[in-house]
Amino acid sequence: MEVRTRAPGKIILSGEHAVVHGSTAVAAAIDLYTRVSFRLLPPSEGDAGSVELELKDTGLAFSWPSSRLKETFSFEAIGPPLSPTPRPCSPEHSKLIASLVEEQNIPEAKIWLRSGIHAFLYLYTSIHGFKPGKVVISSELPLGSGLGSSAAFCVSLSGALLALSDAFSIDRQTKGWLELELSELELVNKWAFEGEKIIHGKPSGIDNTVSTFGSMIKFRSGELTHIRSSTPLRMLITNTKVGRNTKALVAGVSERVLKHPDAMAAVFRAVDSISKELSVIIESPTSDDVSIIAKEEKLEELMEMNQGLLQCMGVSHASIETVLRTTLKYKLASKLTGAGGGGCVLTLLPTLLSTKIVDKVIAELESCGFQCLKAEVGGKGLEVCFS
Ligand SMILES: Nc1ncnc2c1ncn2[C@@H]1O[C@H](COP(=O)(O)OP(=O)(O)OP(=O)(O)O)[C@@H](O)[C@H]1O
Ligand SMILES: C[C@@](O)(CCO)CC(=O)[O-]
Ligand SMILES: [Mg+2]
Repeated sequence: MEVRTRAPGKIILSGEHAVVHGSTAVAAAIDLYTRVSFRLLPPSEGDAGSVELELKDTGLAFSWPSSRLKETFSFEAIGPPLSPTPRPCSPEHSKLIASLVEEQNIPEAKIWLRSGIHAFLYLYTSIHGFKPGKVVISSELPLGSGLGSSAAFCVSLSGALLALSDAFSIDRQTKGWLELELSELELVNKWAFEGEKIIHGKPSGIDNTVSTFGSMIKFRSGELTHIRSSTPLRMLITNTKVGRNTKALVAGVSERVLKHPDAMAAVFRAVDSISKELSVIIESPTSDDVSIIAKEEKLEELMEMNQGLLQCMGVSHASIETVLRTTLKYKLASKLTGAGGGGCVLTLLPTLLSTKIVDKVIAELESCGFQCLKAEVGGKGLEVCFS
């Protein structure tokens, strides 16, 4: 039996980084997905088989003989491999996984894949032990660009692994895409969070939560509230194509907190107020064009204020500033989304903005070498399909 899953990427409308330090943030799923297919392989005679991972986006494939995994994760070193409840990867376990990743000779230019492979091995061996199996992963998201590729990776992977485990009492004969029960989604989200810890270092959990549950959420200290926009929000996403790494950016903000605790606490408080106000405005009813324009103007102002505070945190970048300047020429407000340092920028496209202007902004941004994406905001979370 094979299971397929898909989990969405996300945009953060306000509150990235500050959310790691306890502030409120607002995020929404987007209709760009990471997809996983997974099947357990029958061991052949005289051979315990292997755990195989194919990463389609990079054209790379990896394989670990089950016997090698068994020998590496001795019970004495890390305890029993199968864990019914999500648990953090201990330093000993992490060291052993690092040695297995090291053996794979990842090309130097793709060394950033290491954390993803590490998270894969952790999730696989925790949920299925050394059982031979094959996992194939592909994504429509740009990787490492602020659209939550790491979370979509961990959610779609955890969902697929759990769907073929005893942890789910799901009817595997049902055809087509299924949405899971709340308790199953919660379990996937917990495992995905453990994976995110390996990739982000100190994640808030907002990215895996919005990828698991979908829609638009307000998130603070692990707690989510679903919110619904009274009017559709149109966002332009510009990928600066400047590579960056969320773990390093999150660590950089924490260093700034150590150096300037009072100033940074004030910045985080301001972000908290912005996110709370933003969520109220998003949900506020609109009756006509005048009220829609007023609502969008307030959202634009809050996005600009949040961007200013992200600059204070040291996570903007020259490429992001270029996008901000370019969109401002058309009186459009933008902010970075995700961890910053390059990656993606969000621009609110007001409801009454003409297609002609949108096309002009996109043309100008693309002439700078950036890539523009239009995505539906607030859609579905994790889905599962058996075949
Ligand atoms: N489809 C994929 N194939 C292989 N590795 C992936 C894939 N998606 C994510 N990853 C892993 O996640 C890492 C990128 O995660 P990172 O958190 O830095 O960026 P992001 O999640 O795209 O952005 P942000 O966290 O700001 O939203 C990659 O370096 C890789 O290890
Ligand atoms: C930068 C950050 O706030 C969001 C990354 O999408 C990190 C996190 O919350 O885990
Ligand atoms: Mg990430």
